Amino acid sequence: MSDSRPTVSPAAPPIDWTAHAAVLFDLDGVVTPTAEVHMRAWADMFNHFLALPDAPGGGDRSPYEAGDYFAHVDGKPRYDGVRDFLASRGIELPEGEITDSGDTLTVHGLGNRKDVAFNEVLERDGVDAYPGSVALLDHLRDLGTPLAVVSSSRNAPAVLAAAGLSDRFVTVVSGAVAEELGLPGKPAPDTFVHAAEVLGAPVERCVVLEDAVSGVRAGAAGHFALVVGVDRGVGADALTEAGADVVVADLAELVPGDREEARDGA
Ligand SMILES: O=P(O)(O)OC[C@H]1O[C@@H](O)[C@H](O)[C@@H](O)[C@@H]1O
Repeated sequence: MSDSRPTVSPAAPPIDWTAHAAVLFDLDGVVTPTAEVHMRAWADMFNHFLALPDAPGGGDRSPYEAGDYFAHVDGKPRYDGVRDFLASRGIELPEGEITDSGDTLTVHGLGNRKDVAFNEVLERDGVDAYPGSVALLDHLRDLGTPLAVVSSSRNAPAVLAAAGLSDRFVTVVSGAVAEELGLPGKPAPDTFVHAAEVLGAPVERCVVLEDAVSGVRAGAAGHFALVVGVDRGVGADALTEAGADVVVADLAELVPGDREEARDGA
């Protein structure tokens, strides 16, 4: 994907990473550009469903838009995203079974249809991490800071492997891990708190990096040292209102060397 150096804003606030015990990364939209793949897969699936003649459930069947993703789906576990979007339209569908096929008009069936679409793109296109995120991962590796991925996605391990970054993280708290442990998903803070425990770091010494309103809310609710909002389209105001202490457009803004080089080049 990218060729060039990451975008750097010398105006971004400096973070003294040595002052923090651990860093907890959301994945889609923070480390990898896969939030866009999720977004497109959700839009295709919901618009297919909303346009079906005689579909059950009633409610408002007008087309699904990007605003619906950010407001109801972004950052949440798969079936919570389906439920919350349907509820926003007043559409009622049965839960169904986790094994429902994508042609079954249930909460699980719709979620599974979207998952098939997501994995088709993942297999076809692969994943290249954001260069600015890799730069920050490199910096933190040099410092020896323990890192975790905390993602609502059940596909998190596959996305990390596709990006060649599995070995950078001590632990990956994915949607599947959260379910196994009975942890509520974002915006609840529990998955982030669990990751901090695994890393042996008190929450007040951990940094959370998130691009979704639901994820920033989770970080704010967990009383972490710092919640960094990464604005990939949600908007800086929405991230700040959700509880972000600082908002950046790219993680390169948080890498000391890149900040200096950006200033030198200015
Ligand atoms: O369906 P999956 O892969 O388990 O992902 C669940 C959610 O994971 C989050 O990381 C994404 O921001 C959401 O867009 C996605 O819906």
